[in-house]
Amino acid sequence: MAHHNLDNIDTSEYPHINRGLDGIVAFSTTKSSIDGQKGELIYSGYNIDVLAEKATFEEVCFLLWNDRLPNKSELDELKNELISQRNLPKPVLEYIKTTNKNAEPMAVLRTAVSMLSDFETENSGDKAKDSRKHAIAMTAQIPAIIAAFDRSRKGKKIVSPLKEGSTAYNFLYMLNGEKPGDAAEKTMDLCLILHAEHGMNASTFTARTICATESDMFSAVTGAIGALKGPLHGGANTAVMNTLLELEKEGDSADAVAFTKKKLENKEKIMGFGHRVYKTFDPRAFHLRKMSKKLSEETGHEKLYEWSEDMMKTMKDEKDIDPNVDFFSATVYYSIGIQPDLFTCIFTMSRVSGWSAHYIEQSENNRLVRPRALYIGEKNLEWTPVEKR
Ligand SMILES: CC(=O)SCCNC(=O)CCNC(=O)[C@H](O)C(C)(C)COP(=O)(O)OP(=O)(O)OC[C@H]1O[C@@H](n2cnc3c(N)ncnc32)[C@H](O)[C@@H]1OP(=O)(O)O
Ligand SMILES: O=C([O-])CC(=O)C(=O)O
Repeated sequence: MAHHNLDNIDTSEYPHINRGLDGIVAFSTTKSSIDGQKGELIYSGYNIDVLAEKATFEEVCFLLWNDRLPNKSELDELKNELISQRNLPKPVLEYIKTTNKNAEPMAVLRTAVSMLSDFETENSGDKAKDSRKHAIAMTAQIPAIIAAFDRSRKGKKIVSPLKEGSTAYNFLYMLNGEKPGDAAEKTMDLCLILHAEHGMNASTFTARTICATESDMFSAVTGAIGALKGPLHGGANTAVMNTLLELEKEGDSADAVAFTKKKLENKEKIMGFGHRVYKTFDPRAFHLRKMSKKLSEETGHEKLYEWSEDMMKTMKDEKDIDPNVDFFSATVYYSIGIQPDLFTCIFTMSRVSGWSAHYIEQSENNRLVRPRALYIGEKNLEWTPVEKR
């Protein structure tokens, strides 16, 4: 709903007008809990700090899809299934190779994920079983799409997926054409864990809304990718990096405090700050900040980290607004050599686990999602023939 003056409009028919559905509960879930005052995030019972320290991304996928941790043989089975699903169908690879090299990676990812459904036609008829199969297929193939497009647009040979290794390890291998070290794999894996699930954010809401029409999981994930792409949501990580690179262009005279204040004076939003639910530090940003500091020092990007800290302090002093997950993830990805326009794709690689978990949950207890819009236009106008308008 646009910001209209409602003084002369009869709203009696609409008892629950709420711009942006702020605070509205539309679903129940066992997937995650967010305490926006405390800055607490829990995935299916486990605090994000515990998962960040102890889990792997594959364990988090199992947790979100089953509401419990896997035992050793269940985890091995899931890892093997993910490995077996990594190869892309030929027409999807052909599309990636032949599409416009200047296309936005998120747009290519959205189209390619949509195409994947054409090759998943052998359904068992058992919705739960098929949903699990589709969740695994997308989680395995999204990294392959991202890596293939990035290499193809740079004129490099597309690298076939490995028949071993974690999602994080295989993605870095397919992207860079060489096997990553332990530290790089761990960094990527931790990023995947931290981005996997986050309640009724805009993209997950989109996925559940699509699911609620009894449409398929590929449609739900395709729609969710479209929602995540926007700069007010997942697209903010790319926007954060562009802001830092804008600052870098100022050379030795760069002053992140003055830069931030000027943007605020001009009523510009500072990307990577603010959140609908968190009114304190995003718990995921604690981990990403630590990683950003370490990696920036190791890779000679100290200045980017220092500027990030300056921006953070300025936002706190001027607006009392804290960073969200997208702020420090930008410098983490940049420091491990990932190009800024791929950042939101990396987010997608992880969040597909949460979207598919919510799809499964919604299909188990479904009701169509259908809110109302307040009509603020005119009614019963006289019809004027076209030649008289
Ligand atoms: C993975 C994720 O999706 S995390 C979010 C990623 N998005 C971003 O980082 C983009 C920047 N942030 C924002 O645009 C917002 O904070 C959002 C979209 C995340 C949340 O939006 P809302 O819940 O609607 O908050 P809203 O826009 O009402 O903000 C409240 C106030 O804080 C201000 N504010 C919020 N975020 C920012 C920001 N990043 N920079 C400057 N001011 C901000 C708003 O201007 C508003 O001020 P006002 O009351 O004086 O008008
Ligand atoms: O919860 C939100 O609105 C946005 C967010 O942080 C996420 O999706 O991870």
